[in-house]
Amino acid sequence: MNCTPKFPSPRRNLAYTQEDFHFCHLLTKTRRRVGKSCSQDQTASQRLPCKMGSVSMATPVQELATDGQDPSERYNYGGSGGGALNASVPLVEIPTVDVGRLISSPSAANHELQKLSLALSSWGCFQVVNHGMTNSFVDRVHEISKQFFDLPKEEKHRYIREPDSIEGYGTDMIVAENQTLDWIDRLYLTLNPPNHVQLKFWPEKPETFRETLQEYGVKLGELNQILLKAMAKSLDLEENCFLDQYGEGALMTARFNLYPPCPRPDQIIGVKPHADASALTFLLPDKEVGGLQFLKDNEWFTVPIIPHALLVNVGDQAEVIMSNGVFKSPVHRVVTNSEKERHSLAVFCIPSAGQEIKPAEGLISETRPALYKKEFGVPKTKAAYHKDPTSVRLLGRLFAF
Ligand SMILES: O=C(O)CCC(=O)C(=O)O
Ligand SMILES: [Fe+2]
Repeated sequence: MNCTPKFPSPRRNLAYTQEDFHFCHLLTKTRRRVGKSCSQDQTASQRLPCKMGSVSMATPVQELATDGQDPSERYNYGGSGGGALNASVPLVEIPTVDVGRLISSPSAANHELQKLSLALSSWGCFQVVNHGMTNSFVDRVHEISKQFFDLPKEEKHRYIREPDSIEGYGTDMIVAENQTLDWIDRLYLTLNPPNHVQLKFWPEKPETFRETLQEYGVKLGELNQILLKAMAKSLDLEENCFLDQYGEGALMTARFNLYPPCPRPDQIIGVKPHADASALTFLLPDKEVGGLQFLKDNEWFTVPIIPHALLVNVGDQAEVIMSNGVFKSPVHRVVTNSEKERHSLAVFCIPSAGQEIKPAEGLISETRPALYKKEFGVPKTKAAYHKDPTSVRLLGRLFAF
């Protein structure tokens, strides 16, 4: 079977290349990451290549977990001031949006729009149900992730990330010598635009991997359109005003995340606190194992699992530029546990790199001027967006794509 992704061709060339995008991403991470020196306390098998300025990778966490060795100090996130990472964190119901209702009669839609508007301006995230994908299809997406990470290591290593790239199979990227590492292995792939798809990183096993991921990308593209229109309507704006900012050649990237059981969940983190740099992120969390937490009013909350639901969160592009600060791009993290591995799949939707993104007209007035300057679609640090770089609200955040 020919599984080459068949995406529509972009109508014009991108002003920025994927490499520019990656470079910007790496700079962001390099500036933001803090932690301990890599020379501390490593056994030979855990010795980590540390190449400042280029991307390097460590031994996959899955292999460390199987070896049963005590993880090196480079994974120790303890002492971050927040107490034991596995201390109890309250569960909180974040708003749930029913997409079927959102696109049905105006009265049913209005109710959902109100929920959506509240979710976007308070939590910056919401659970999406009735999203048009069957449970069995969502299960297939879960399965390809699990089946890929369950492959023998030699097979997975065929897709290993290359130096200076973020695409492929690997660990938390090493971009700074003193970086504390996340307890995570990843497979990172570009889904769109078609001329940026690097099929050599798309696993051939399991056999259903490529076609399932491709289909998932198409479905998320449709959902992204529905939600962007609804987000505009929830603010009484013209329904295409956000969608139009994506432009031709919008970027969609997928990150399969594996968090193996962790021997020190009180001190080792799955993903450090960060905000996504995308416009919107579609997360398919594990159906059984929790760990995702959101920060609200300086307190961490655990997200409950709703099997087969997607969790959508606003990224910095949608907060700082498109919505002029009305939508919130939430800080979130993933904690580990010692018993069970956890899987998730994050898909990041990012306006075309050549597209100028700016606040919707209707969100700017004399009393509420544009908070941020216009930018092109390449995601940057929040500081880079700000009109006055000295007054960044959230300096010290980490960013992820
Ligand atoms: O694994 C999760 O639930 C969240 C992952 C995440 O935040 C990310 O990949 O940006
Ligand atoms: Fe994230």
